[in-house]
Amino acid sequence: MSETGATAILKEEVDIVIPTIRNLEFLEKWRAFFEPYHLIIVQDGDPSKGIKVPEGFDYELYNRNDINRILGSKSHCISFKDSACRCFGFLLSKKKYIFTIDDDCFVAKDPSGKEINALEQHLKNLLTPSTPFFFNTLYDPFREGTDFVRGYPFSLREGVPTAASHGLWLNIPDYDAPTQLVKPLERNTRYVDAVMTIPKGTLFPMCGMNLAFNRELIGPVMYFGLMGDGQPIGRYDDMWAGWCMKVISDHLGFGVKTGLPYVWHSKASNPFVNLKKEYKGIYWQEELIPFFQSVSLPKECTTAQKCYVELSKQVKAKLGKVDEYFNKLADNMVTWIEAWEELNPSVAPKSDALPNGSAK
Ligand SMILES: O=c1ccn([C@@H]2O[C@H](COP(=O)(O)OP(=O)(O)O[C@H]3O[C@@H](CO)[C@H](O)[C@H]3O)[C@@H](O)[C@H]2O)c(=O)[nH]1
Ligand SMILES: [Mn+2]
Repeated sequence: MSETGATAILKEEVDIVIPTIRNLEFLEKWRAFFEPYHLIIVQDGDPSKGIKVPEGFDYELYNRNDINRILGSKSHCISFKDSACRCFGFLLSKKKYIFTIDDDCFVAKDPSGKEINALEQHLKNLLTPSTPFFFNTLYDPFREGTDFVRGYPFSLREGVPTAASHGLWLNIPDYDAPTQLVKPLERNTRYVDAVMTIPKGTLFPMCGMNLAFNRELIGPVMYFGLMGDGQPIGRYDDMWAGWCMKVISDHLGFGVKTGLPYVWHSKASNPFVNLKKEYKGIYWQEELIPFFQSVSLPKECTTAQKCYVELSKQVKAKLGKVDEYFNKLADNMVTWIEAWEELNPSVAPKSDALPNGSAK
């Protein structure tokens, strides 16, 4: 129980992964909710720049030198100068659940003025089943004060395991650059008290700034791709991961939820810089979406790793002609799985507790 009385559910089973190229002062605002949990901080950009972690947090901090040291010849699969670097924290974690949050996301308040414990809501979403096969019009039937509605098949009411919980943002919405340019002053003030399962066979634009997932179910597919420095595209890290994750979750019979919790997203990144990063993604995605909609995985693909390697083959075969980049991305998807299996052998020995702050 933290000072404010917030209960820290599953605190031994959760890692909070934070990518940062700025600073970690935002943690002060989250102290009541995050202090009992372990943080994995992925410092992007210049590794010689010191990053100060506020006192009292239990954390590991990794910079580019650590990524190169730990992954060696595989380190090229982790992006540099893009929030995609966060997936290095997913790779290193040994916990069942991951919550990843950006350093410009703060505690939001619900309409009653109560501070929202985003991590607690994500864990509730992940601990309760999803309903991808039949839409419940009263939203998530497993939440307090609601249920399955009349006409909902009883044979489907058990639901399926929830692989991911996609939270939303008040204040600065996650708009693409063209929308940001057209609507520079638009702020999201609409708090919608709903959690819903994204139906099977439906893709969605996954934003990485307020996201949680079950690492044991789909950790191996949460690769945020090749973005940022040296790459022709940026700000499509979470989108790529979300499309891969959704088609594989559909195949494996897992669910994905979106809606609560909200965070308060405080910084609007520069739309002109964003346009430069995104523009290839904006037209490539008109080919990527039909590709993901047509993905079919063989029944032999019974694990996230097998699905992901099979998907990388289909990326190479079908998207390589869109641009050479996708051949490189497909190869790095395989490198990521090799790194995953190297760092997460099937029976991972319990690692001894590390002194606070040291990289492994
Ligand atoms: O080169 C970089 C840039 C940023 N980071 C860290 O990543 C997150 C997100 O950065 P930022 O808040 O500037 O990005 P947004 O435009 O608000 O959001 C984008 O980031 C992704 C969502 O997380 C998605 O692509 C867009 O929604 C912060 O923690 C930065 O410190 C970085 O590590 N390296
Ligand atoms: Mn941001």
